[in-house]
Amino acid sequence: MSDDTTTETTVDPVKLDLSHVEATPGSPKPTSILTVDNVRRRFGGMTAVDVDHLEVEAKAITALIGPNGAGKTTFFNLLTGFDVPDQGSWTFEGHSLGGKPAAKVARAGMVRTFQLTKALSRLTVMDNMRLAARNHPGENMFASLVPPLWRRREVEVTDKASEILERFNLLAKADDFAGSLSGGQRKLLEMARALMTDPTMIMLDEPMAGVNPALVQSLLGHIQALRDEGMTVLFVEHDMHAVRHVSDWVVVMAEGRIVAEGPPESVMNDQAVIDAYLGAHHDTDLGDDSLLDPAILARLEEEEKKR
Ligand SMILES: Nc1ncnc2c1ncn2[C@@H]1O[C@H](COP(=O)(O)OP(=O)(O)OP(=O)(O)O)[C@@H](O)[C@H]1O
Repeated sequence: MSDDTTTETTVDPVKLDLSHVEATPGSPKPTSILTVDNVRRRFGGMTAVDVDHLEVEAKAITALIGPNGAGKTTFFNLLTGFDVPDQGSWTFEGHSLGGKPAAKVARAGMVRTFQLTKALSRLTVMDNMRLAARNHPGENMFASLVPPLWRRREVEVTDKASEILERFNLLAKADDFAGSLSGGQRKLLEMARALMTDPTMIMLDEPMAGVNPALVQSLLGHIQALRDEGMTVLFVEHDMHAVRHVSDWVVVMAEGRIVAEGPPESVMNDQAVIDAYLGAHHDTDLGDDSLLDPAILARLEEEEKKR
């Protein structure tokens, strides 16, 4: 047997050591790449996001968790320019991005993934990648008007897309419709699309949702590889196993506020976190890797009986 045989192995994650960072909501980070202040978003009479202060450590994997309706997606939308806050400011790499439109945020290097829409599902995998390159800082008006320049640019984009697709084991699917991909492959494509714009920070919206458990390990490996290459990762996730396995730091939201922060091992046992999930337990899939110990589960059952 040749020694270049590749086998799928489960590698224990190497975490960044953030144990010296204070585990309290809004705690200062040694190298904050994203700093958020006083961000509020109300819908009618309801405050969906109410974040006093948050710092996200550069070149680390930060998970944003919280029960359904905690405000995670709204917060993501605000930070990436897809929604506008009632108040608040934030800086990314020292530049103010508060209230800036999505394209500008992406050009600054903060890029979020998107679930494949119906329209994107009808395009091929390669066309999805090409489309994602549109926001690239290299895309300028002048080049797009001069045929030799745009032809050269097109070759560059295709080469880059092929390279990224290969990395995510999707190159063989380049000409397939994106809609024909499996749940896990779609998630890989979402990540691959985001990489077309060379982000400094990648924001993943539920990267494990709908992914076959067999592919979860591989997806986690890709997320870790991005961090290891120096990218900052912020992701929203409900899968507690994935959060525990891959994150260097966990931020917990409940009712729009940040209620806890810390390394995954300790934050999962934080009373504020357990209470936050208990408050909304009816929708929370806690799975085998539950946040809850038997005593809390018993309490939950009691609550359920009283309903
Ligand atoms: N466009 C909107 N109009 C009115 N209410 C909204 C809107 N978007 C979000 N909300 C409300 O804001 C609150 C926060 O929602 P959000 O989707 O941000 O929570 P979440 O933490 O991402 O939840 P989930 O984990 O279920 O996705 C919810 O009560 C939601 O109903």
